[in-house]
Amino acid sequence: VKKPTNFPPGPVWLPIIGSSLQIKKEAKLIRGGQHVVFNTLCQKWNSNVVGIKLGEQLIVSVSNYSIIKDVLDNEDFLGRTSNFFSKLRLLGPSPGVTCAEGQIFKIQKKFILKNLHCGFDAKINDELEDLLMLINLNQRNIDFGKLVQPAAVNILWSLLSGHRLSRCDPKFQTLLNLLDDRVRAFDMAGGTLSNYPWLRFIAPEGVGYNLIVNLNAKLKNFIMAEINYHHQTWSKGMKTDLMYSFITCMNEGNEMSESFTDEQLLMISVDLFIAGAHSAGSTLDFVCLLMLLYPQVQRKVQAIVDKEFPNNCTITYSDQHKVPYIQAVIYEVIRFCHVLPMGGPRRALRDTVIDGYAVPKDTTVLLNLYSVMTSKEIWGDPENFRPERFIVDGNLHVIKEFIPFGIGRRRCLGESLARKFLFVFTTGLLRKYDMLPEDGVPLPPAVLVPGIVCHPKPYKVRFVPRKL
Ligand code: HEM
Repeated sequence: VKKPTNFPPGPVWLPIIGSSLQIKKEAKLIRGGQHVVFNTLCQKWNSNVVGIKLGEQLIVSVSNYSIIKDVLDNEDFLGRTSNFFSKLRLLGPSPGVTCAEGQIFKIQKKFILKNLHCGFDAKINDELEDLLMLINLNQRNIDFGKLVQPAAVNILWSLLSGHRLSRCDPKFQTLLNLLDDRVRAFDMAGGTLSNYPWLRFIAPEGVGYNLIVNLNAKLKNFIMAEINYHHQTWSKGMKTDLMYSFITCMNEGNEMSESFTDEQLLMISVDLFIAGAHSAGSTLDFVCLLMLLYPQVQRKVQAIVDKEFPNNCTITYSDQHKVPYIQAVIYEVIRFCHVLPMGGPRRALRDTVIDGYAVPKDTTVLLNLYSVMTSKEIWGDPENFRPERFIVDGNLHVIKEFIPFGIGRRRCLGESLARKFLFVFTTGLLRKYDMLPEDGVPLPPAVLVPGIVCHPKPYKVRFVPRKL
């Protein structure tokens, strides 16, 4: 199959399947996720930009900080991939924010950034208190990921709906199960449905199509019930949570309100859960694993917490400037175990160029952030977990290549929530407890298990109350 003129180098394309076989072969050989496969392809083709074809889709992956930055700064790449699979992600005609483009993207992102922050600190502290209470009841043999994921979901639910749900509430269990099952279903259907959408007619069960449609319908019903409740109880000017603020915009009737519909509110709610819950939860899961693997770092964090936050005072994110080492530990966890190693897929809005190579309109562009986080040129010893790399003269050192949340107009809109969540939970947990591995059970290495959002290999933690 002929490639477009001056398309980036990469494996040959076969009719219908494109480069799928070679990619599958590489993935099997190296047993890594997409990020490792694209790193290997870069080495094989001796190029930071590699082009492949999967089904009908042209895909270009970029693996170098300055080229990634050029792409992120370039308006040509502000689009999001639009294939069958990404449409299946939507629950109706509205794009939400993650898949929105153009004017609607600008309006919706601005709205969320302005209205999401209402009561952040209190909601994060409520969830931390809840978590500490649960740990107090059971301190042994804990699957930490399973304990913190619900905390992240509850913070998001609370920002959206104005109230948190109790972990015993069957409604909360339904929401958790729906989100988990949906992530698993999308993982399972993986690239298959986006590359070969016609497979849904032949094997709708086997490729996970029926499962996704079914889960989408349930999630829609769940969130719509809350939106309807907000409509019934709304009064003029109400802005106490994201749903009321949205309905206020909807009912105000200005030139922006066109893009404020129930379908759109439904979809931004789903976007926040999908983009936020697992990424923040899995990163905190890695914080815990790394504290077990590097007990000397854990002890240093605890010594700083004891000194700076004595007498059980509430810790908020505004205190972070007092403890640069703790910030450095969190940065280093994010660098060492970046749970979204391929960032968010982009779409070329027109025929354009990356590093001198031709990139046709509608090509999917994947940004290999993993290559940046593990670059020898940038970090010197990327293979070592070394928070000190982010400290210079006792202060937090900002490294420009550290871009875990992306940059530019499409950068992560949950960045400040994620930073606060990680800071408050890390300090709050380590103030009260020593984290220890279960006796006699070896810990796994801190490697990324691939998925829509990567997570650690299973491990168990034991919490031992500290004598303060
Ligand atoms: C440690 C946690 C997190 C990491 C590492 C992370 C990272 C990222 C990255 C790399 C992107 C893609 C940016 C791009 O396309 O250039 C992104 C987008 C996004 N993130 Fe996050 N994120 C985190 C937490 C969150 C949270 C808590 C939320 C929700 C409140 C969230 C909501 C979003 C949304 C909605 C987008 C799409 C933005 C757009 O298309 O303009 N993220 N995130």
